[in-house]
Amino acid sequence: MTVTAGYWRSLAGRWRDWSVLLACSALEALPAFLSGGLVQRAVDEGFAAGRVAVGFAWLATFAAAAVAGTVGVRLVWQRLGTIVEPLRDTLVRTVVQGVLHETAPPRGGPDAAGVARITQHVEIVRDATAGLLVQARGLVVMVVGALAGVATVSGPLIWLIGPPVVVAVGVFLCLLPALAHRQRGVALADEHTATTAGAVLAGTRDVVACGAQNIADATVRAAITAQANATVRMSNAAALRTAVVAVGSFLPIVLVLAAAPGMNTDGRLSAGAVVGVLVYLTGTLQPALHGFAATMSTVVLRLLVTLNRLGEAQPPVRRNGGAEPSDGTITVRTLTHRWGGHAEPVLRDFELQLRPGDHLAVVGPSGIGKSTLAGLLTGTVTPCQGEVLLGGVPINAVDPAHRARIITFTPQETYLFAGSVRENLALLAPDADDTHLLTAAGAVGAGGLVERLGGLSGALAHGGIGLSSGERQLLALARVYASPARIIVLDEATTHLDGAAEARAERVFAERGGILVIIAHRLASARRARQVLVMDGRQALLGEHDDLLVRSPHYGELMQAWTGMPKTVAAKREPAPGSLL
Ligand SMILES: Nc1ncnc2c1ncn2[C@@H]1O[C@H](COP(=O)(O)OP(=O)(O)OP(=O)(O)O)[C@@H](O)[C@H]1O
Repeated sequence: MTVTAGYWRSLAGRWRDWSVLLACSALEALPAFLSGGLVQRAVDEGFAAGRVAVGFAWLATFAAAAVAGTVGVRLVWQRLGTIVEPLRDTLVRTVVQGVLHETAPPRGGPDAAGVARITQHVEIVRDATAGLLVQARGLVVMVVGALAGVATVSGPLIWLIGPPVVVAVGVFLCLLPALAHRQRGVALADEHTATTAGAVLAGTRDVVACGAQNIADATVRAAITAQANATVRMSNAAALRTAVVAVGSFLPIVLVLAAAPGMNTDGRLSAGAVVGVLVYLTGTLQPALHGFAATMSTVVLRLLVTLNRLGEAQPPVRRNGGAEPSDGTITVRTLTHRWGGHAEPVLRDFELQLRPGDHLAVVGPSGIGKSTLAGLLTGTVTPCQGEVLLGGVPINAVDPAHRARIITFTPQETYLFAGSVRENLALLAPDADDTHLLTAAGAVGAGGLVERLGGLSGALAHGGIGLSSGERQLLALARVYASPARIIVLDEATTHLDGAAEARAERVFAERGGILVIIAHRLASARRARQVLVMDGRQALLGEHDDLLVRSPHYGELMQAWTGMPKTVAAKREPAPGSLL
């Protein structure tokens, strides 16, 4: 059930309460209906006729009607709770059920800010509905009561009062869409500021680590400026609304005062009737019109905009969620990628399939496209043509937060921030306990280093200053090992380790399960891998080490250059077009 449907269903289901509310409203409207008529009698039959006691008697009747009206108001407020409170319960149930049933828990815990925002929206809807029931309903009964009262005092005056009121209300209603648009702009700007400021606050450590203070400052500043502009636009629209309502509510008074002397001369309009009509106009109609304008442009607009926003917030997973991969395989189909329209493709008609348990080393000269391939496999680079599927679905269609739990990509440059060793190691596994983190550190060969740093509570400086490049890489590897990711791409992430340390790290990652892709800077990595992808700019060739020595002249040359061993490749043999699966 959508939020809007739940809203209307909850309101419609309480017809018994509505009937009682209508009866209470009639009592509330009694003073509005009687006011002018009773004042007319007090003047014409009492004070103007020299019968002061009669005049006061009519005014006392008016007072009694006013008291009856307040009883009506009291009863209305009592009925309100029976309609509005179940409404809130229904809305909360609808929204929370939608969120719980359809949202996977986001990385880093529940979206507390989002939940708080939804709760706030529901409160606004409840308050706005209550306000609407009090004001709009009261307004309608007041206007109907006052106009009926005017008709009892002087029928013809309806023709002086009705048209300006109708025109003002009509113009005002025509302005409403623009008002709603601006109100929505204010609500969106409001949320944008909260989201932006919240994200910057939550990411302060990363902002400082990356030296992005100026960018963060400019981002929040831009959001605040946009919010201020939206508020000013809303205020301008509200000012126009006030002008329209002022004309509509004052014009009838002016017309009645202008017409009264002539009607009085004809003997059709007594002094008491004029005073009575003015009581209707100033005591009931004018405040009712102002109330109408205020209600429509604040309460109703707020209600519509908030209901709309609530509908968008439920369920959040539909907007942000994306597709669900069926398994942990990566499939690359007819992929071509070039950086720039006229540039030579880095990859052309490339095909690849990786299944859990696969261990792939990617080799090739510098600048050939190995990191680009890593970006394409992890979904951080979108291919120009072809597709990369994760568990059968396009990798970019997978919710980024979910994707980040499945795939971990580590570049050559290590990211370490000022904080404890624990915080740094748990970056990709926020829920991991100390044992898990220490096991991960030990597995990749960083156990001794962590011990030297003072254990998991030891402090790390920003950027890992004070550690060697190799030590920084060991901590980065421990962080990746501790993560829940089943697909790991290491892009020259072991360049600063010695050969033995690199071999150990690669071995434990291969034994960890899932898919391991190593962008290799030493060809020893290729010898350890189950499969090797050789990139030479023209085509990418996939195979096992021994097989490639025979089939790929380029791979043979790379190996020869690295080991100095004799070239075993049959140079005349042409490799098959494209790459192999
Ligand atoms: N974001 C980018 N925008 C434009 N061109 C890029 C971008 N990233 C890479 N390239 C270009 O694509 C080509 C392949 O670069 P890539 O970094 O993938 O190669 P590589 O094999 O990983 O190199 P290395 O071994 O030196 O890291 C290079 O010519 C590079 O200049």
